[in-house]
Amino acid sequence: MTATILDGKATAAEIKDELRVRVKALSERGITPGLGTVLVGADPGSQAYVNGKHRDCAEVGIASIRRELPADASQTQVDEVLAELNADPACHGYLVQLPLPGHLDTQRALETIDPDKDADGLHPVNLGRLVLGYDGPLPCTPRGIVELLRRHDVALRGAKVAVVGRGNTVGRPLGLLLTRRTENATVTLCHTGTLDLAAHTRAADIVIVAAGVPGLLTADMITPGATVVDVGITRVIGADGKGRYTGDVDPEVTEVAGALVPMPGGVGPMTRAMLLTNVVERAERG
Ligand SMILES: Nc1nc2c(c(=O)[nH]1)N[C@@H](CN(C=O)c1ccc(C(=O)N[C@@H](CCC(=O)O)C(=O)O)cc1)CN2
Repeated sequence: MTATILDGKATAAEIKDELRVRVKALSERGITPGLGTVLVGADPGSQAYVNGKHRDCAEVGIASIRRELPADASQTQVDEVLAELNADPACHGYLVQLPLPGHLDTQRALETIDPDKDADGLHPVNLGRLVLGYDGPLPCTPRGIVELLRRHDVALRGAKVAVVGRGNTVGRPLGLLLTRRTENATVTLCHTGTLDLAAHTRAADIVIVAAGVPGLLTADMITPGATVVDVGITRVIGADGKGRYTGDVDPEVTEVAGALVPMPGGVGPMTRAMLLTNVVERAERG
């Protein structure tokens, strides 16, 4: 068996087409959605991700609001930029690009974001809303995974899902999303303390790996025909001495899985599309 590839890049492009229509409808009401980004320092990876987000904005007609601070910026300078974006009516949602330089307090920065302008959906208030089943911006990666599976007719209702990784950005909120009444999956949340990980992944119809451990999920750890989602993205140095990104799923899984969300080209583009969706939804709410 060779797994069907669930193409996140193509699906994200479809979503961007749909967003373009919604942004046009907003512009007819005199509203231009705006996404803000706060980048502290000059890390080339972070710069590239922020540039990508603003390219995405330009593609769908969302206005870009860029704030950049030097690597030695103080917490007060960061607070001032966040306060300015919280107060700016042209900014419907924004994010602080992570990681922040080590001398800054990430938790304080994230908690300073107005929860209703939290484009990443990672503010504690919004994670709390997710726990309680209230409306609010959803975390982009978990939302992107659920949306990708839905658009590719992968049934969640009644499915046994093993999520590997309990991080606050993916694993933990994903477990909450998948167990909502609208999804109704049965989730086993696995982590570094899980005994016999393979027993859990083998019992699952869908395995979602967000552990940040290259090649963690091997072919013998899944049931034939299972759907596998690779969320891992770890920078490694290859035998040629060049850096590259690798996922959490061993390439041989393709021979056993029924469907695979690959890395690259799977969850990453969907995460970016969900960021835009959170901003457009916020602008639509007024
Ligand atoms: N405030 C945030 N900071 C960070 C986030 C985030 O969601 N919010 N995530 C990462 C970086 N990131 C976005 O910021 C990001 C990482 C990877 C991708 C992506 O599309 N990856 C490609 C593969 C790698 C590549 O080609 O560069 C893929 O999966 O196809 C998008 C966004 C940390 N910081």
